[in-house]
Amino acid sequence: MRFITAGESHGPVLTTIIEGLPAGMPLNINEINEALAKRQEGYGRGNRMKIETDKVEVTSGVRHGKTLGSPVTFSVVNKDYKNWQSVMSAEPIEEELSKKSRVVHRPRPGHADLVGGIKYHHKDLRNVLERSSARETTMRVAIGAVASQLLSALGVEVVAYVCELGGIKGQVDVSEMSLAEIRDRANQSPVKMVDAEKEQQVKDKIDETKKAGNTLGGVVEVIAEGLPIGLGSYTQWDKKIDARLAKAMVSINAFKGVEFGDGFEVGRRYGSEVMDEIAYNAELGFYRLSNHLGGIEGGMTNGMPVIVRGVKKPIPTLYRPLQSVDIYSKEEYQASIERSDTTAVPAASIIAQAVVATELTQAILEKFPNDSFDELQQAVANYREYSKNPDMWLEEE
Ligand SMILES: Cc1cc2nc3c(=O)[nH]c(=O)nc-3n(C[C@H](O)[C@H](O)[C@H](O)COP(=O)(O)O)c2cc1C
Ligand SMILES: C=C(O[C@@H]1CC(C(=O)O)=C[C@@H](OP(=O)(O)O)[C@H]1O)C(=O)O
Repeated sequence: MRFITAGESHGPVLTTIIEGLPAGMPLNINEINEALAKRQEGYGRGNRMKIETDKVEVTSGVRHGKTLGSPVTFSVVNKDYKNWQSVMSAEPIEEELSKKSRVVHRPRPGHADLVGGIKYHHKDLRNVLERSSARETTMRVAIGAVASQLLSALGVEVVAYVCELGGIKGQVDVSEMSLAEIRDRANQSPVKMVDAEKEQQVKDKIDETKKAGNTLGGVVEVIAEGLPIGLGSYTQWDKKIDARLAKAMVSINAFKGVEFGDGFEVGRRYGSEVMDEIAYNAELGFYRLSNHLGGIEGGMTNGMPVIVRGVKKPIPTLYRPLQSVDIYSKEEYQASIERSDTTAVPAASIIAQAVVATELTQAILEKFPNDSFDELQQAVANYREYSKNPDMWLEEE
């Protein structure tokens, strides 16, 4: 399965084409729209989210509620486009530049503005920010919602929540909770945290930060349970599932780092405290007595839950803008103020869940035959049986 996304933040529509989904897979459009709505929620976002009500229009690849095996196309309308039509329209750039007022010419530190302008030779930095905007992640969440439906039908569930926001850490041990409990708790929380006790403290911090014209980042965690053993491969560097998941996570705007399982902490421990010892019983097959390594060994899923965390830096656009340089006058200036979020960590948890679900789905579709959904389901079921049964695995030819 592969996909491409297109669309500017204030252009008419966002689009994606997803190719390589099995035929005959039921697709619930309401569930896709629910995921899009969740991405829009979250305490600390700016006014843009009050304008948009993201909903997909399906324009190919689905008939009578099921995939056809042909490319699936989604689009989402940017309602804000009507307010930006004249800015986004084709007035000659010279005219705009002479007025300057509607041209972005004071690049924001931490955003793509300056480097994008130099690299693509754009005279108006709006041409950069329109596509570097995290508005693009709408489509990644739509794709992730399709992936989640495929995974769910194969017995794989993926959830995400915010573990830390603005330096305030949730204290609840989620390893004691079921995925359904984690999902319900995060869904109810305005900051998508599992720890209800910390919620008010986080909201207060967001309010204070907003008042001070500043912004906040945080950490999100994604957990995937029920994965078949052996997704990804040790045989080549770019096939390793941890490498692929790390790339997917860091591809989310403003994500700066990734950890698996106990994460960077493993570098401070003895080997005996980090390796997950192996056990076997007929019901479970091979399993581990712990999950310090977050369900991945040798670039492959090992059957334990995959646990991946990503860190998101604070939003670059500050209402108390940082120093910048006007690209025309070369004078020191305050960076441009675009309408902006104070924090988008809650939204980022939904996006992280989506990109992880997408990457795991791609790995499943690479491993198992999947022209039709029935074929895929049968192949995964057979392999699950095989992988937990040493007699099937080790029997003589
Ligand atoms: C959901 C979400 C919302 C964001 N909202 C804003 C925003 O309102 N203002 C802003 O300057 N950056 C925002 N960002 C971050 C920028 O998109 C990001 O910092 C920028 O594209 C530069 O990329 P980099 O931080 O990965 O280097 C947001 C990111 C995400 C994931
Ligand atoms: C539009 C979204 O997020 C946007 C991401 C973003 C950025 O610079 O990344 C800047 C802001 O855009 P605007 O200036 O239009 O308010 C955010 O609102 C979205 O998440 O759907």
